[in-house]
Amino acid sequence: MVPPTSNSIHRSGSRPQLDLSKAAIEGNFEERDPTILLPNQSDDISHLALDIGGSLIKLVYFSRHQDRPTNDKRKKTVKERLGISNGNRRSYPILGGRLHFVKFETSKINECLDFISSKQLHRGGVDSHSWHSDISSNGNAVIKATGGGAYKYADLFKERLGVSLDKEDEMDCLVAGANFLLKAIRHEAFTHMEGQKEFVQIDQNDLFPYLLVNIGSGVSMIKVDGDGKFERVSGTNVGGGTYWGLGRLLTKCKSFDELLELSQKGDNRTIDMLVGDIYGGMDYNKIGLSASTIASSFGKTISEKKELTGYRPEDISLSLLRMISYNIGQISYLNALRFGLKRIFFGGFFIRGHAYTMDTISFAVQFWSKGEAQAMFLRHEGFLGALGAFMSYEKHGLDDLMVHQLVERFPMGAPYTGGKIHGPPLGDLNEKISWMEKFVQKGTEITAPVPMAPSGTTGLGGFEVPSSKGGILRSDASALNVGVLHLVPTLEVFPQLADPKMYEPNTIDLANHSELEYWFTVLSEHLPDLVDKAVASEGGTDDSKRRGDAFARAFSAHLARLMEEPAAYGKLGLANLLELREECLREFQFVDAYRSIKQRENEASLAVLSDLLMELDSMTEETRLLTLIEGVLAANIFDWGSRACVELYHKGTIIEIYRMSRNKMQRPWRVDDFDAFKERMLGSGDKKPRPHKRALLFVDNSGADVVLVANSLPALNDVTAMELPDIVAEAAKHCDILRRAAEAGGLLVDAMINTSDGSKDNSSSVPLMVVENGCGSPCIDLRQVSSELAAAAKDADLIVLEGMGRALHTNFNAQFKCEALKLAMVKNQRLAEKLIKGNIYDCVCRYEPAS
Ligand SMILES: CC(C)(COP(=O)(O)O)[C@@H](O)C(=O)NCCC(=O)O
Ligand SMILES: [Mn+2]
Repeated sequence: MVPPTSNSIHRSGSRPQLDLSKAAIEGNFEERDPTILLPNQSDDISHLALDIGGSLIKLVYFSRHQDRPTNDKRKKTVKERLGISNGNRRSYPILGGRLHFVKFETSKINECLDFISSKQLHRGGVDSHSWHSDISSNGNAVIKATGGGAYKYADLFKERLGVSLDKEDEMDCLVAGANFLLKAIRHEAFTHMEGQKEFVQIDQNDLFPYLLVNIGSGVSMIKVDGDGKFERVSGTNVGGGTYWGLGRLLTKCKSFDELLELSQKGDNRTIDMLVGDIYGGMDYNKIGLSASTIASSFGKTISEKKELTGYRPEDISLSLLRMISYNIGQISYLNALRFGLKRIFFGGFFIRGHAYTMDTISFAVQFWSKGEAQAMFLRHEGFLGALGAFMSYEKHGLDDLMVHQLVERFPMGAPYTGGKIHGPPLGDLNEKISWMEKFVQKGTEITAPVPMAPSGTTGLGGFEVPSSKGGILRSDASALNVGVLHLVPTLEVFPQLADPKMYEPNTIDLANHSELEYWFTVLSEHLPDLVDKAVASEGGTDDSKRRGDAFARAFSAHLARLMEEPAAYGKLGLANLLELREECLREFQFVDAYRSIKQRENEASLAVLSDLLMELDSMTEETRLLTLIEGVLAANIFDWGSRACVELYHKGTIIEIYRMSRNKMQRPWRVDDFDAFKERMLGSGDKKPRPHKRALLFVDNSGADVVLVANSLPALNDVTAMELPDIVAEAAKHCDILRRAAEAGGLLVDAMINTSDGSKDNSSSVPLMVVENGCGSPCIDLRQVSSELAAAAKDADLIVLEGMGRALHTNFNAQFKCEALKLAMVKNQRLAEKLIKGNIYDCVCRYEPAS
């Protein structure tokens, strides 16, 4: 038998996925640790598509998870109870996996071929579940490819890898790639005005029609009406090639990036004729032109007697960039107007996340449309073609993936590499750690992030002098990182959200720089303590110390990157930072940093449970309800994520701290809807309330908190769904009501319970179940929860959110279709002031009837 490996949810990229089918024990069965053969286990089954352009090769490849068989009895019982059998679930052609985006310089095509070969990406088609690369008639594997290089390098691929390239039309691929991204990825599109990036949530059902403007050497303008439905309606021969060609002649630059970099130090007023030059420094108000508007690109040079050498190459580059971007923006707008299109998405190698380019295009669209049309850009813009080629494989089943089934993760290297591969792929954790050690030291000097978009770069009218801080481009010439897309077909939208489209999990938006700075400091200062706990949880071995160190470097690098460019990984809220921290821990294989702390706290709490239950039994209904809520709030003090709390723990045992916290409880709490909740639960006067049908309790920390919906993966000292059945079984020894409920819910299937009456009659009991929520973070984004929780939630009429992470950092403003109770103690002074105008350790008991 193979020991089951925790949960089946595939949210984390760091957990090994095992195919246990046909597993067999090799050698002696009596051995303590016999060797287990997993004949069907393959590391990653990969599928690959390419876009081979003139300067970059873009790769999109997919690695699939095998679904692991589960013999978890709890899960089976819960599934039966909730009616989730395979019958009412969609059958997924894919089982979940990861979509990776990487790029190489075309001039270094050999590195790309080595990468494909070492990862065996070209052999993806030989397994029995093949849905991607076919075997051609001559026996060669076939890989989908687009871009000119698919023709140019076809022989090289055949020679080096023995694969044939199946060429896909570039325009088809661009559109398919754009459609996939816009439908499947939240915050894929953003606007960029005057240095400010803002993500736009596109409604899947209201995407078409739109104008796709692809700026390569030339420019194509494509009206997109649906999947596979598009028409090239216009274009212009003045594009990226024009900028690069003219720029090279005029400045002697050796590369496109060098020319672009030069523009960042330029001042176009020395070259362009501005409205102010004509009107003696004044605006031309009557037709709405500010003095800084360009009246004529390069116009100033006609009236001056200077030769080319008399102008700074920096200024020439900027004028040229402005001229071409502005022209493209204007023609795009005219075409949008022609077909009544409101949205224009820009992509192609010319843009590469360059702030001034995007600002200029946006200004043109905004100016000419008087704000009616919007220019938008795409985070994955460089990968449209490769993604489209990938989408052209039949039967992969990715076409109808939904936003909530994709989770984007930014692995360790993301802060430095931005999707670009440096050197050979990393084979194992050890190489990863060495890379981290080496790269962080070198990386800061080689590819330290340079801010691309200091706010207000372009100023009013979009044509002021850029005031760039950074004179150099990032090494990958892109301010945006693309992560690894985790495909988790089992994730669903929480069905009790009143309006999923309006739902925003984060209460604190870190786009605000002072917020970001504050939380950056909190998380950085907490790091040494977290590393200590993580290392101790793995026995304090040398290996764990090395991993701990690499984790700290990786997480600090992410924080530093996000400080410079808060939008680098998409829209950033506090919940994303807290989750990133847990993901980083998992990446360095810290399975559960607070394991022993949780155990200790659970034991201490269970030891006093009998007394507490007796006390509760002796109370009136009303006092009991109040005591229960007080208990939940007071117990929220068990929080190893809060600096203030961790300091408290030096001063006493957890039970002492809990008692102190209980004794200090004084109503009214800072937010206190208890009376309304009491009336709902107990009624008033003779009016008996309608009993709830199902309550979902989103439990938080280990210790004395009550239980039900719990994390799938560990995060800080939060209890997980795996741990709960044992805790419930232990608690059930002290309480018949709990025991009967747990039995009815199938929770005690394996547990040895000392029952007082031995009765098996639980027909009258309300079942108590444990479901996992699908996350591994102290916060919860209810747009992406486990299918198990989604099924349980359909019949729920009360949800109780416990703790700061789930009830304050996220979901404080969330509206539900059913009743909601949000309970937390605020263990951070700044948050208390901001959110409830109170103080640290104040409590929140917010009751909201169904909306
Ligand atoms: C990580 C947490 C959200 C966990 O709180 P919980 O949900 O357990 O109540 C919280 O500890 C937190 O916001 N900590 C950082 C703030 C601080 O140290 O003050
Ligand atoms: Mn917690």
